[in-house]
Amino acid sequence: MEHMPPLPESLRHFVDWVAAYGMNAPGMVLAIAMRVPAAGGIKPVTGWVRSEASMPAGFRLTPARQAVLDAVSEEQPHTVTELSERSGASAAVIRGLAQAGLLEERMIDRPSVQKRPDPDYHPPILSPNQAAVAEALVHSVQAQRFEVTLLEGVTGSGKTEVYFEAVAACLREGKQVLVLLPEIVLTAQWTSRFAARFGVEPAVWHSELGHKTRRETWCAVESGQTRVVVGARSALFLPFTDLGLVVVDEEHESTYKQEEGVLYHGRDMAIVRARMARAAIVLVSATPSMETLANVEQGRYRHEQLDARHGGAQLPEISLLDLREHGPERGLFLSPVLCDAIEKRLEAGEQAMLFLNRRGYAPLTLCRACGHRIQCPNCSAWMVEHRARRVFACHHCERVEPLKPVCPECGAEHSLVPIGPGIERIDEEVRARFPQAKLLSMASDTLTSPAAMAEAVGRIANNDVNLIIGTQIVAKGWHFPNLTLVGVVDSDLGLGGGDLRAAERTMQLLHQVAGRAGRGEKPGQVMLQSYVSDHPVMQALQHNDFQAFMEQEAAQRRPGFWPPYGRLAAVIVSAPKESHAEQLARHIALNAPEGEGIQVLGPAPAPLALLRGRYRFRLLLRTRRGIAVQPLLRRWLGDVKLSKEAKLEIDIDPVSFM
Ligand SMILES: Nc1ncnc2c1ncn2[C@@H]1O[C@H](COP(=O)(O)OP(=O)(O)OP(=O)(O)O)[C@@H](O)[C@H]1O
Ligand SMILES: [Zn+2]
Repeated sequence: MEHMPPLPESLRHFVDWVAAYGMNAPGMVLAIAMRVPAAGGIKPVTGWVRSEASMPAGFRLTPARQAVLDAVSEEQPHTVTELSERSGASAAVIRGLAQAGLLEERMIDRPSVQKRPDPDYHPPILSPNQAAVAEALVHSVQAQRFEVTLLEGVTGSGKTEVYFEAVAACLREGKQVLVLLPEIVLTAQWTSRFAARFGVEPAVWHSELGHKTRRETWCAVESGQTRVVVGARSALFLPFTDLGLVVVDEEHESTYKQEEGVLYHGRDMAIVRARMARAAIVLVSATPSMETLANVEQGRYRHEQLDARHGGAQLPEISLLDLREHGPERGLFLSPVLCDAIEKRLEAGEQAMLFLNRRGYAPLTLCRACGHRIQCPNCSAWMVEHRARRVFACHHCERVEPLKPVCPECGAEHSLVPIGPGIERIDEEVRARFPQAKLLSMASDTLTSPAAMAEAVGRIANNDVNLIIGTQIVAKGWHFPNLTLVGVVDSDLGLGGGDLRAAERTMQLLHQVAGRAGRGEKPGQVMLQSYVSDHPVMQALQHNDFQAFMEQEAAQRRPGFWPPYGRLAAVIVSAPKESHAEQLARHIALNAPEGEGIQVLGPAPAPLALLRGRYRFRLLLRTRRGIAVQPLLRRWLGDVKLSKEAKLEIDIDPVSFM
């Protein structure tokens, strides 16, 4: 049988906690932590050393046994095969010695996995503000206890550089570091920055890794050999034994929430993980979440701030382009004002970027003859035309259909027209308008691997491209010194649908994308195309007044006990038949918990009323902050009888309200 090491106790506690908090099945959470050892077995990485036990009474020291004891080391573990080669004894003899307690099993360090990062390899010269903040973080690490710090700093202020000092401090303490990033495609740029600072690459952890790498990394973390891991949220389930620091970069990102299978919020669970390990944790953002700001306000988190861009770079100038006044020509999406600005940048040898958070060519296809809209039969969503791939695709399930020559409803020819733009359509417009530009399109469905992303980033850094078109992937922490203009094609896109955090999220995303402009010596400019330029989000962006905006948001959420001033749990009921789902939801609502500070909203059809062939109804439990929702939910839903087809999902602290 293959040997499998027990999970470290701290990891087992963490698994239990994630299961209990999120009301997830414990087995499913455990499966995340066990996926690697269970799948591959890890026999090759354990070996044997001489134990401290003395010879048991009556144990006969045969020459073969003696040979093994001579061959075995007290420190460096050897596998059975190796020992057998060195001593000439059989595997049975070696096992006999192990059974007698004379050999002890140990993990074998794999020097190939990771050389140790050197905290003194190439430290930066910090500005006084950076140095003061770095020192505070270093103290927090040296205190060797649980403490949360929000590291807030404008885009390009050197937050990464500064938290690297906390990483260095943790390395000097001889402890392990975990850094979480919101998207795996960001790891390539991050690891090379890390290597420049610490002399070696860190270990990387995400779902795209090959099996062998996963296994080696898992073992190297468990044995303590690996000091620094950078990865996606699932890295929280690695078997760290001596964690001293956790960093959550871009802590406000909603991608930290896992929305399928085991539901958990990577940032929140990182805090739990750090608390269990008595480790310091740093949450990093230019636009912190309302949740984190509330914790700062209540004195639970420390707050450190970097208030200027590094090296004298200025924050970009942000202007609103009101499309009611400066609208594009019919059938186009870029205002002439924006086009002129792009032209100037290209002529000056600088780079410009267009941002539109929508994949594909057009989000809706309409028949001009009968008004039919091409819709997904499994979801309440339109099919999105992807012209390059020549398909309609549903962005909510896997369904793809070939493009249609005639309207599927009325049979009219040449009557289907695309409505609205996706980035492929902007790409087309830009090609026609700027035929001389060196274009690069970046979307999460075309750049899927960190390697592909690294290649694209390299082309931008080398100035092989001068006009970049991208979805939210381009908004992230990139540093392109020659990029001086950012144009947002549709700033209003995220405000529709109106969920709790629509305004907050739009603000964060647009601030982040704006922050890509003017990071080098040349000043940057940002143009936001909008039909609602007087909206508070647009005003806050234009005046760079994030704080006032968040205070306003807080004032709106506080009285109704909306998060973070109250708590939410969503209950989603679904079934293949609409009437079944609805009946069940109504039945559940009858027994809804009541009491001071407790309220249940719904049931109502979900905004995505049909998803993957299932009809969905939502209920929302809202409570005051001090009330634990899990016991309420357990009492409420514990004995609901579900038919085979019906499903009930619980989403604690929901991020998506779809
Ligand atoms: N003290 C320093 N010495 C040298 N270079 C620095 C220093 N501080 C920052 N930089 C450089 O300035 C650039 C911006 O820094 P960094 O990426 O750390 O900022 P950030 O605050 O994380 O930005 P964002 O929030 O936009 O991702 C990087 O190229 C970084 O190497
Ligand atoms: Zn679908």
